[in-house]
This record gives sequence, structure tokens and C-alpha cells, in this order.
Amino acid sequence: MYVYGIRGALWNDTDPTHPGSGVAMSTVVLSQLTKVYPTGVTAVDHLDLTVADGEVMVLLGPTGCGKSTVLRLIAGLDPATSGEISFGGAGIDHISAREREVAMVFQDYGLYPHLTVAENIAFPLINHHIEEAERDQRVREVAELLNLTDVLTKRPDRLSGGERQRVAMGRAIVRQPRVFLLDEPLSNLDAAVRESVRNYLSELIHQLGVATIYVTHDQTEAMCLGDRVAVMRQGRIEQVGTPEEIYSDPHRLFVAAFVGSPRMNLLQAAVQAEPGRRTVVDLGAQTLHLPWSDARARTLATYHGARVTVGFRPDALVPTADAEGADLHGVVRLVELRGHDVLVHLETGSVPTPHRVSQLELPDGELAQAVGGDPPPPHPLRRRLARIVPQPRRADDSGRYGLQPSYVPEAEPGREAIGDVTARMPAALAPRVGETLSLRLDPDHLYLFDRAGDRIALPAPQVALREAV
Ligand SMILES: Nc1ncnc2c1ncn2[C@@H]1O[C@H](COP(=O)(O)OP(=O)(O)OP(=O)(O)O)[C@@H](O)[C@H]1O
Repeated sequence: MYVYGIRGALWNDTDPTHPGSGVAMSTVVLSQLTKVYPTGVTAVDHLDLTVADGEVMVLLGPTGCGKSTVLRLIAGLDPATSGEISFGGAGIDHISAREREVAMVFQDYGLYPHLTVAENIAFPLINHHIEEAERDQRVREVAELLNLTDVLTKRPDRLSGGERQRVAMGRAIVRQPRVFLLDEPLSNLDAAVRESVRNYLSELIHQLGVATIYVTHDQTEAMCLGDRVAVMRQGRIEQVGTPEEIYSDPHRLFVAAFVGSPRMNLLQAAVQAEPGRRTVVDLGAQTLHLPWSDARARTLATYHGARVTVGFRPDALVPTADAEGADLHGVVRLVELRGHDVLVHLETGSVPTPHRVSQLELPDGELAQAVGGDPPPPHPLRRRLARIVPQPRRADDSGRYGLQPSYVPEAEPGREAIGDVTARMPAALAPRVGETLSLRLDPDHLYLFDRAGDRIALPAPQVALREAV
């Protein structure tokens, strides 16, 4: 009997090679999984993750964060140093790679060059002694599903990149896997075909209905393919959530910096509370104000004197003609036309928190140092911007707020030329280079992170930033 749907089109549910019928679904649970290579590198560090039946989980992270190692441990290609892996509630640590019923597609596809497409797809069936008639039938079904029927007799070197990728998929799914693992399967494709292959792959892996773990460092792929995304850093998971959650509700500075294109603006700031009046987030040359009536101001007041990172996405900034009512002002350094919208790079006199993943990958203690070391001396731009739009200031006797981050041009040569804040706006509103732009900052989209890189939980915004100032 064949089960209806794509699974049924491929697998007879009385297949004796798959005890328990053709619906061998498994929830994958990784508990405190750790891998220390003999070189002493800790590639995976006490990692916990659950991938449900039929769920597509994307492991997203920079190179070297341990994504491939996680797949190799699940597939049984490498032994874990400690921790457990279970499929469908049963531990599999003692089960050999061959018996785990895991299919894996590698970046380089791993096709046999001397075999035809049909022979490549049939290879796992031959390996498991499936008889010829059934083998041929399954290869035909898989080829039809993947649109490979016309190339079955060709060898891999006669195929396009997209076709090779589909053959690798065919070989992986021809035996019903309990778990499907994909390691950067699109990275060898030209940008031109990657999008279409990505879409077909997304449809296919969702139809397969088995727990799928997909590794990539490409956030677009992660966002398009994953039911959930696990963002990894240094062998650990920073956050797991739906693509929407990861984008709009980052719990960690690293996630905020890594996910989103164009990237989130992340600026160093100091918090200054004026109880009963407002809480000021001092960006150095400019300040953001949260009126005391806003519950966020009162919560943030507990960070009085602390250095924090302020985050907002480029589309949270809206140009305004009302300079006095604006939240931020910046000199336009560069206007990047991207079709229907533009990216405007502004110089606001702020100090960006390091965006470079290499810096954000520092151990937490060093990250704290990187995002909030001792403040450098004030920059002359502060005075210049203050002349453009006088900032209301009331602080200590010297008239200065908090720690006042400001950047040192000598330390970051060239940055002034491209600015420190990016705004996205419709092309029709594109400003001219050299112009001073006044911007409102959407208070719904303001993120604050402490020095350890953790998001500061704030109550929901109630009023615009400047109101009641
Ligand atoms: N066989 C090995 N022996 C020693 N160290 C290894 C081995 N394989 C991987 N590593 C190290 O473990 C860490 C994690 O590597 P891994 O390949 O899992 O990362 P990744 O996130 O998949 O990176 P990429 O995207 O570049 O493939 C890296 O520091 C890597 O150098």
C-alpha cells in the first residue's frame, strides 16, 4: 500500500527495510551535546535543541561556529564528547551511522563521477540490498519528482549545478530517512539559479515531512527555508525561534547584528536617568529621550550610568521636516539607490557597536569590553551637530550627560566618509549628499542591549520618544 502524497509517491509503507512502515518520523532531541576535537577546539558546547517531526530547523551562524559538527554528530560520522542525541525518544548514541536512517546532503554533493544519474540515485538502495525491480521503480519515482527523468543516463560532469544538486537530493531521499540533514546545499550554485533552487528545495523538504536540519551561514536562506531558525555562536545557540521572531525580537546583540539586511544600526550609548522627568540615552553627539510617563523610561532608569547598545533597523527611521521634533539628525554621506528604495548613510557623531562578527564572537567578558570600553574624549562633531540642532541638556555641573560615547576618527579612519547610521526610505524621499537630515525614530522598534550582549527587557512603548520632553 502506498501512503498518499509525496511520501506515498516514494515509499511503500510496508517496506521491510523500514520497520514500522513508511512513516518513520522522528523528533530529534540534542541534550547538552558537546564536541571537543583532539586539537582542543570546542566545536559544540553543551547544546540543547529539539527538532519536531516534520519540522525544518535551520542552523544559522558564521563560519566555524560549529554547525557542520552538529550535523556530523547527528549523522554518527563523529562521536560526541558528551551529551545525548535521541530520535523519536530513543537514544541513538550506540547506533552506527549506517543504521541511523539519516540522509545527508553535503555542500559538494558527493556524487560518484563514474556512475550515471540513475546509478547515483540507486546507490543507497543497492547498499541496502533492495531488489532490482523495486530499485528501478523508486529511482523512476524520485527522478520524476525531481525533474531528472531526461538526464538519468548522463554522468554528473554533463549536468548543470542545479541538476547535480537535485541528484544529490534524489540520492538522499530515495530511502526514506528518519532525519534529513543538509549542509550548505546551495553554496556551490551561481547566484542566478540559487533562488529558484532554494524555492524548489523549500517545497521539497517541507513535503517530505521528516525532521530536517539545514545548515547555512546565509540569512536569506535561513529566513526562507526554516520553520524555525537556531542562531549559533561559538558552539552554542544564541536564540531559537521562527524567522519572524529572530528578526523582530532578537534576545541577544549577536542575533541583532547577524540577522537582517541591511543590518540593524547598533550604537554605543550611556543611560542617564532624571527621575520624574525622563531617561536619556546619550549617543555621544546626540541624545534620545524617553519621557518619565513612558514605563520604559522608568525601567531603563535602573541602568543609570551604564553603557548600553541601542539598536534600530534602518526602516525605523523616518525623515521629518520638523527639526525640533526629530529624534536624530545626521549629515548625509552616501545615498545608495536600491530600486524602489534608498539606503541613506548618515554621520550622526555616534559610535557604532562593532558589527563585525569576529568582534561579536568574543567571549562574553571581552564582548562587554568591545561594546562599552572606557569612553574616548568628545569629538568635535558633537559641537558641530549641537550647533545645527541645539540639544536640550541638563546633567552634571559640566553640562554633560553620563559617559558620552564619542568616536575617535584616528582610530577608525574613513568611517566619517560613510557615516555611522543607515536609514532606509522610499527613493522619492532620497536626500542629497551633504544635506542634514532630521529623523523620527519609531519607538516600537528600539532595542537596548546590556554590556553582556543581552537584550534589556523593556515594557511596550506608550508614547513617541520626544513627547512630553
Ligand atoms: N576534524 C576537526 N578537527 C579539529 N577541529 C575541527 C575539525 N572539524 C572542525 N573543527 C573546528 O571546529 C570548529 C567548528 O567547525 P565546523 O566546521 O563545525 O563549523 P561551521 O560552523 O560548520 O563552519 P563552516 O560554515 O565554515 O563550515 C572550527 O573551529 C573548526 O576549525
